[in-house]
Parts: sequence; C-alpha cells; structure tokens
Amino acid sequence: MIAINFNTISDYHWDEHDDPNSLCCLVALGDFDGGELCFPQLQIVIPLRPGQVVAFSSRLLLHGNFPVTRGIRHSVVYFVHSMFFHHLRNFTEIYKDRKDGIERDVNGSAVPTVSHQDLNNANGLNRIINLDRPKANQIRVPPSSTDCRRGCIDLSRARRGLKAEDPLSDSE
Ligand SMILES: O=C(O)CCC(=O)C(=O)O
Ligand SMILES: [Fe+2]
Repeated sequence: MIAINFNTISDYHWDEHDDPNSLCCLVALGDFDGGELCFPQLQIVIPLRPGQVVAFSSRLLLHGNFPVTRGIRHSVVYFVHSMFFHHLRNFTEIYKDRKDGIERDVNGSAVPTVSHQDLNNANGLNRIINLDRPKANQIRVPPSSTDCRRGCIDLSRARRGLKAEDPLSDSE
C-alpha cells in the first residue's frame, strides 16, 4: 500500500497496522528544507533529501519527522498492511468487511472505526479522475518492433548528475 504525505509533521509514532515482519520504504520528494526523519530509539536523525529512500520497520521502530522549513515535501510511504498476512487466504472476507465498513485488528477482531477517510478525495484536494477509454491508435500493436530505444538515450547528463537545463561543456 502507499501513503503520500504533503508537508506533514509526524509526531513520534509506530505504524501499528503495518506488519511487524515487513519493511516500509519512505521516499521524500519535492524541493524543501527541514523534514528530517528521526528515530529517537536509535538516536539518529536522517536529513532525507529529495529522491532518497529509507527502508525501516515502521511497526517496530519509533519514528517521526521534523517540520518542513521551506518548500514542499511529499513523503511517499510504501508499507505492508498486516491484513495482507492475517487474511492471506481469504480476500473475500476483506472485500465483505470493506463493504460493511468493518475494520479488524491483527487478530482479526472487529475494532471500532474512528473516522473514514475518503481515499479518492483527501481533504478535498484531489479530483476524482474519470479514466477515458484508450483511442484505437493508442492500443494498436505494431506488426514488428525494434530495440532502438537504448541507442537513443543520451546518458551524458545522467553520468554527471546534471539537470536538463545545465550546460554540457564540450570538454566533458
Ligand atoms: O514523512 C515522514 O518522514 C514520515 C511519514 C510516516 O512516518 C508515515 O507516514 O507513517
Ligand atoms: Fe510512520
């Protein structure tokens, strides 16, 4: 599952619904200062920069992040919800629970639901996107294909870590 946080300050927490045998991968994206990730039990602060990834046990390791002092920081969190293990052989039940508005703890017992988040429209920020059917020419399978893509990729900037707008001097 994926959660996307926008300039969120997470107080220290354990993600109690993440599976204890899984790792969560957190990527920070954007142009920002601050927002460092902190693990108080380990006494380390990770000054996570855009595009960097940290993998850690979000269920077992207390963590939180500092305020974003400039810009926009999205943190994209890939995590494994414990229900994937505890209901592994019976996904039908998960769909039924979802329809009935029932949430369960790791032992499968129903727990009171606190609030319901509209995942399609978090805080009214997202528009619901209606997907169009592809046009015929977008799904037409060509009669043959060539492997020419590799030859077309210019790696000179990537090798030097340059942005598209950075000049590429002749001597390099
Ligand atoms: O954005 C961060 O650095 C932390 C996010 C987090 O811990 C969470 O979403 O559970
Ligand atoms: Fe977390």
